[in-house]
Amino acid sequence: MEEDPERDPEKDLAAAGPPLSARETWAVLYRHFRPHRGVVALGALFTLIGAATGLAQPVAVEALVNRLSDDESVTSILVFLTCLLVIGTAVESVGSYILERTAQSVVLDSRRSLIGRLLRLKVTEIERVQPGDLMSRVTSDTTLLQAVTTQAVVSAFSGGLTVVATIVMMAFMDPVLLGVTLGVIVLIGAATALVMPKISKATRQAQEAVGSISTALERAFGAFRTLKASGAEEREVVKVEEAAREAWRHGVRSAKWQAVAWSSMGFAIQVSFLAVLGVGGARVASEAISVATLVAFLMLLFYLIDPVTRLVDAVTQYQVGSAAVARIVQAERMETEELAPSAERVPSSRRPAPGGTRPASVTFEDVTFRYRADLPYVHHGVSFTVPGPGMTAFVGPSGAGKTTVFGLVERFYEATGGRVLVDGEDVLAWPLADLRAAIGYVEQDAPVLAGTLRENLLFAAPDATGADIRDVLARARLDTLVDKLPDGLDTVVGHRGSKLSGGERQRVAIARALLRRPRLLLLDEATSQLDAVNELALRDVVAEVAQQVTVLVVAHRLSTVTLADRIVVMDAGRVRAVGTHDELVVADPLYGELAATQFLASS
Ligand SMILES: Nc1ncnc2c1ncn2[C@@H]1O[C@H](COP(=O)(O)OP(=O)(O)OP(=O)(O)O)[C@@H](O)[C@H]1O
Repeated sequence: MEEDPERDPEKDLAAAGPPLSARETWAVLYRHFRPHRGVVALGALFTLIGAATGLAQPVAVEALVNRLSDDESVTSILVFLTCLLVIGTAVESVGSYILERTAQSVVLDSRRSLIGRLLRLKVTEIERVQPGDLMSRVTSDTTLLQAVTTQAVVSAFSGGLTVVATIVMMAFMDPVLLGVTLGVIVLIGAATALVMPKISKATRQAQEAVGSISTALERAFGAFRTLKASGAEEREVVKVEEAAREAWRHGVRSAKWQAVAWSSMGFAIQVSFLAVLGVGGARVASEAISVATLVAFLMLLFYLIDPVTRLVDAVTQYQVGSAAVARIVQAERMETEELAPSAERVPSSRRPAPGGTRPASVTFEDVTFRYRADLPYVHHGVSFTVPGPGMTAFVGPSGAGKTTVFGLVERFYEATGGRVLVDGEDVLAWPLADLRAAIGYVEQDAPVLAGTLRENLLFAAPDATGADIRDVLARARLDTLVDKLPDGLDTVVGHRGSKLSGGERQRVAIARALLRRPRLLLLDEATSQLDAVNELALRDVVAEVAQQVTVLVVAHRLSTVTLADRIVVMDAGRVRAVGTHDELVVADPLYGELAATQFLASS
């Protein structure tokens, strides 16, 4: 859990950890395959039975032709052939269905495990990567696992088995010709093996480019109105297209190397055909072997084409799969948070808040903090104590470190030095789920999620009752708005709540935080101006809540600070002064200036 201060968080995901060794890649692929090995074996068996019925058909046809020429009845053979055909097709399609279904299950398993980890990532981890690229690992890279963990295993197994059986038969016929055959195949096979890593590399680069497409699109959709207002459509289209072209380039390169691998193995068989013909001819001439042996040997060589093709297919699939595995493992290696399982199982709104319903206290003891080892300190020994209930406002110039206080209380980040205490206990000692269950957090830009108003309210307390919802709606002065809407609580609010006004979004965020029944409310006031009615409504809501709950507000408005029981003035990562508005206006010049300029300007 301890963060290594010397770690370089700038490193991007592609450089996270050493690249996978061939053994690790095997191990990961086997981990995905293992739970399904029984079903894959069944699928393989069905496929083999299907193929065997196919082989029986020529025998039946031969018998049919014989009977025809002898003027005998062919009805029974026709019925037998039809049955063979139907059974063969049915068994083969069931086998192929089982394998495809298992392939889908492999994708589902790897997606589930990735999704489970990604949504539990530490905030610091998500800040150093591109979410779009992470999304493409869940959606696109996982699909590349399907062939390698199912069809390729069957191909490798059945192909390998047939090759071994054919080679044994060849050894019995003529070891010299076998030596010639293997010599040619091994030579060309070794050359082919050299191109295999190129398939893996090109596939990985293609997948990285697919990640870049997602990243570029996510960036554009995340600020869609700004994109339009800035007239940046064309420029962004060019960027996304460039990523798409990059994916195409690498995809084509992978296809090229796959074609080389395939054709060179076909070439190897053809060359060994000629070599066997030459050497075999000489051996027939010297009477070392009979013509019949040479013909039979050439036929076996011909039969080798199919299993060798299957083996090459399995190896190329392995290269594609290993590229995907490398990217999936990178995402799996990112650090996640440990949420206590006991707390997770109990619905948050029904879970007794740790410490009951009494308001929480917050203490900072000489806290130092920097976001990354290569960045300057943001907190240089911050100390203050906030007993509950009541409202404490944090004020100070932009960048003073006010929002960072909230990040440390929520334990999105861990203090570099000193201690952050909630209820007298170090936040590092709190079970994380319990700590967060005790806190309601309203971010500065009041994020509202796509979906309905009801979904947004229930986001932090999924088991809240209708009465609970009505109560917080009234407290957040949202009840009249909801009554006006034709769909009421089921009104869809748009992407990031774009169909609501800024003030409504803030009140929805407050209502959501209150529904969680927090003992500590962290409210990062929006810097944007609100109209007088909205501002008063918000002020009253917060004042009411502060009667029972500890409320910490990063304040940008005079109306908020005048209401606060205590004001903490921060400047450049330090606490300058603590007091009430009236005290500080007289005692602290910075506060006096803020009150006269920033706050008054916003009031
Ligand atoms: N996630 C982050 N990674 C790196 N630096 C950050 C991060 N968040 C904030 N900072 C930096 O830390 C400093 C303090 O930021 P913070 O958000 O705490 O300031 P603030 O006092 O709340 O400012 P404002 O009133 O403008 O919201 C700023 O210089 C900011 O650039």
